[in-house]
Amino acid sequence: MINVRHLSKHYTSGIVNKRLTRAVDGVNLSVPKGSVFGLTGESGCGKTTLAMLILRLVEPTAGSITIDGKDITRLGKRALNRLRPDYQIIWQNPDTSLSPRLPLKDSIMEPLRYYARVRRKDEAAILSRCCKMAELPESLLGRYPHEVSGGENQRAVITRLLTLRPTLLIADEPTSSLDVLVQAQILELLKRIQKQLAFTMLFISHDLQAIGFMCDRVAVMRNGKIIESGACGQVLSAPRTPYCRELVDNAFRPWRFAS
Ligand SMILES: Nc1ncnc2c1ncn2[C@@H]1O[C@H](COP(=O)(O)OP(=O)(O)OP(=O)(O)O)[C@@H](O)[C@H]1O
Repeated sequence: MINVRHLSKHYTSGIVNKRLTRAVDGVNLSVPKGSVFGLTGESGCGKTTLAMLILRLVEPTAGSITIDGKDITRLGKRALNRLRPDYQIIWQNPDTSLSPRLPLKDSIMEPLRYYARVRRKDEAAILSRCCKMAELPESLLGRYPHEVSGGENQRAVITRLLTLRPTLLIADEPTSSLDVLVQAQILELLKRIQKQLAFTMLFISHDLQAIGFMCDRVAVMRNGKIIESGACGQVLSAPRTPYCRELVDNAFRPWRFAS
């Protein structure tokens, strides 16, 4: 579904001493339709920039991105806007994804109304169905984000994207702001709805255990480049590069406590 070719994003910062950051540097990537593709690597390696490039939330310095056969780097604003509801993203922190001034229900319904995808009289049934899928109790819909837990806010974010029935979901560290128990519940939820609706998912995480649980394939980034990719089981059980071996060793090494 996604085909990324020679994609780069370079940032220049500083006024006197200009510094070039190659956030994404010549990346090639293919994500099959309906699969869950993991993207991992240490902080600052370029994962979020790659996600933002794929959704064209930032403009590339070079390269092309094709989604479902459309080169989205060449689309005009209007054509891109028509596709926006199909390509959704979940960010790390649900608190910043929801308006603090709106009850959950209004935040959830906003994109559906904006894109006018359904008739007004069908909205309540859609809301109810999506709440059920995301396991968000409807009794919370009148509350504001600060009146519910982080996990419930993330469920509201998931309910909102479900109303649009996306064909592509990018989940950028969707559980890293949540406590461990809630993390597991949200991962299980994402896995279940992905299976049910069969959308393509790009799952970004530092957590290799989460990657192992969620993904069919995985790519490891370092300094803006993909240094290893393949079937998730193969990369996590027999990484080829010394860098990936170290990442895997650290991720699965049991904690040792001082006696
Ligand atoms: N707008 C920007 N201007 C300048 N540099 C940027 C900008 N956005 C990101 N960068 C730099 O690009 C590099 C990649 O950043 P990015 O956020 O994509 O990394 P990441 O792998 O997602 O990190 P994390 O896991 O911590 O979220 C970093 O060195 C970052 O400082």
